[in-house]
Amino acid sequence: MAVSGPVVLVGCGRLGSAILEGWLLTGAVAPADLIVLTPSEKPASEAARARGARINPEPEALRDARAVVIAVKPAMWRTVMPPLLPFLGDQAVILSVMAGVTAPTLAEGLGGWPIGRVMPTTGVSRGRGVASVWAADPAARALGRALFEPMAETVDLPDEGLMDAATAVAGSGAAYVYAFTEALARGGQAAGLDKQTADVLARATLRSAADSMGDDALETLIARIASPGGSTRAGLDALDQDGRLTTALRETVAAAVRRNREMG
Ligand SMILES: NC(=O)C1=CN([C@@H]2O[C@H](COP(=O)(O)OP(=O)(O)OC[C@H]3O[C@@H](n4cnc5c(N)ncnc54)[C@H](OP(=O)(O)O)[C@@H]3O)[C@@H](O)[C@H]2O)C=CC1
Ligand SMILES: O=C(O)[C@@H]1CCC=N1
Repeated sequence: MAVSGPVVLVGCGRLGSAILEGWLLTGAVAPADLIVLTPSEKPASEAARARGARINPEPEALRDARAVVIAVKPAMWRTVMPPLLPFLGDQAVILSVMAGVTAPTLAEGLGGWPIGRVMPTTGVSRGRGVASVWAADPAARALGRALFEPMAETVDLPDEGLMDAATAVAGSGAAYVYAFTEALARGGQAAGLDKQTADVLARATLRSAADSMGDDALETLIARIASPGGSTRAGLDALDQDGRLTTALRETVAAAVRRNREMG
């Protein structure tokens, strides 16, 4: 069921556009309830306008807003949000999808509205994203879930401190998977494949692996492919020789967590 009442999206960049496309695709928000604030028109905002959304209306239109989703860069919210606040009513909930910026920091800059945080992936644009949700206020948490569940596999975080880790794993994770795909292709090239063939094989393999993943244990999935004493086992042993894959990913996530904290 669509969230009732106007929903304001502040920022229509890479993630904001993906969120808007996801809402239009899934009907999580009725187009007539969508208000988008964006300095420049984007394909997603034009598509939303064509379906009945209001793009950059007069600020009085924010008066009945049920939710305000902040999707600007972490360095921008302190200048973007204050001019909007005098127009928000008491019923509004503020949801931030910004990496790193904590709820206490937002509350200090924004005042008394309930605040929630959601960390989505851009896969929401096709209704197949991932989203981590946290809010101290139960109504803000419920609204965060209602807005993102239709287009994302959604997890509730028990405390805000985990948001940086969730961001490092899920918000950033697709980029790591793409980096892995690139490295797999270069491995194929080093073994004799031409670049184009190696790229096609690596990409298609990642797509196929994602499609086949389901909910089985990851060890089970690996065991289905890696016959004892076979070539996959030999490859896996090299991949995690002396725990280097495990170490690399632990350090990858830790570095992203650190950066999220710095940005907040
Ligand atoms: N990209 C991703 O995969 C993810 C991003 N995030 C978070 O999402 C947020 C946005 O990131 P991303 O979409 O990548 O960044 P982008 O730079 O693509 O988008 C930011 C948008 O903010 C807009 N903006 C600037 N000033 C205003 C204003 N006054 N009013 C309304 N909008 C404004 C810009 O508009 P214009 O284009 O017209 O200049 C721009 O499109 C960040 O805080 C990031 O941490 C979280 C998870 C995943
Ligand atoms: O890289 C970033 O800062 C954001 C956070 C998660 C994905 N993109």
